[in-house]
Amino acid sequence: MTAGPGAGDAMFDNEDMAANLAPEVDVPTAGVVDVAAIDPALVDPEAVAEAVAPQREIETAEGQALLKTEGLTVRFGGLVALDDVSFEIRRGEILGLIGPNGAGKTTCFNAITGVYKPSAGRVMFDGEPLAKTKRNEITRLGIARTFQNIRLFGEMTALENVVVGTDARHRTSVPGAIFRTRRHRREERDAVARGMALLEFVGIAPRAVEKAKNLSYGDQRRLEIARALATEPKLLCLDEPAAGFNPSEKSALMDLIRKIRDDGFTVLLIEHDMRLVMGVTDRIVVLEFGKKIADDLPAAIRENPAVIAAYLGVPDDAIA
Ligand SMILES: Nc1ncnc2c1ncn2[C@@H]1O[C@H](COP(=O)(O)OP(=O)(O)OP(=O)(O)O)[C@@H](O)[C@H]1O
Repeated sequence: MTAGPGAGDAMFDNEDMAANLAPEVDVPTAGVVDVAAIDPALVDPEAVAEAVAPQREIETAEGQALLKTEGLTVRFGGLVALDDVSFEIRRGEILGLIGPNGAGKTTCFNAITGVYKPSAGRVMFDGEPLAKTKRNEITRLGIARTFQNIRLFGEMTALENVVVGTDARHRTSVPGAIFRTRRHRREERDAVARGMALLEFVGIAPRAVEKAKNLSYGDQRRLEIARALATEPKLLCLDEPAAGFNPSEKSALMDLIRKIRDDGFTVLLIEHDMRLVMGVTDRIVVLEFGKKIADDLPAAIRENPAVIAAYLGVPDDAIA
């Protein structure tokens, strides 16, 4: 565990950080796309924001609960990984979910995104219980996530990776796709235009035609976020998005997460880097040994003795 004093240093070191680093690639690039030549509208941030979140006026009813966990419990055999955890994620906020290693953050994330079925309790999303909802249905309901370990289609271009995400929203039938009906062609055109807007939104549009595997590690993380946003989620869940980032990449990521929230999305963020969590979240839920030990504004979490104690080994002034 390191507690470096430099700006942007992780206070709580992520042990997986090094393992997550993609090797530097040394391959010929596909070149840089002139974004303005593809679509002049993409140079206007407002037009990009409109394309990325067309429903934002409708979806954003700030402050109301979008997702609620009620007594959420997940057991693995005799181990209670998540123990009677209740909290809510309010529309339009960035909620941080933190806790020491093994606290149950990923388990909570997985229960919310349909990977695990709760042993007890439930998850309410947009007023409906998620209990019997399959994973692909969860995407359709409006929950998207990124993973601790990047999962992209490496041989596909950045744009193709994002268009795959928009496919989740397509309504064309299989025969429509086979016979390339007018509706299908229009949907394809729209998906490409929206894909470019999403790449521009996360800051990697000039790399649109590059294979995902040839993008830098930071750009791959941005691409993952763009792909998740392509499903038009009401809730975007980010699982350690800053793992392996240097301080300037972290600061750029904080700007991007705020931009995502400001564009009308609700964000759940699991992140080990306390400086990032404190700097970007609106509210924080803290887990320890599967139980919720705090649920408060970042400034109050910073001072909370139970939270400080949970992170034993980190002096109080390191949290401040
Ligand atoms: N599939 C599983 N089978 C058995 N035990 C599991 C499983 N997944 C997690 N656990 C255990 O549940 C507890 C909570 O783990 P979890 O990964 O949710 O914690 P975390 O807060 O995300 O930790 P980290 O910060 O290290 O990623 C740990 O004791 C872990 O070993």
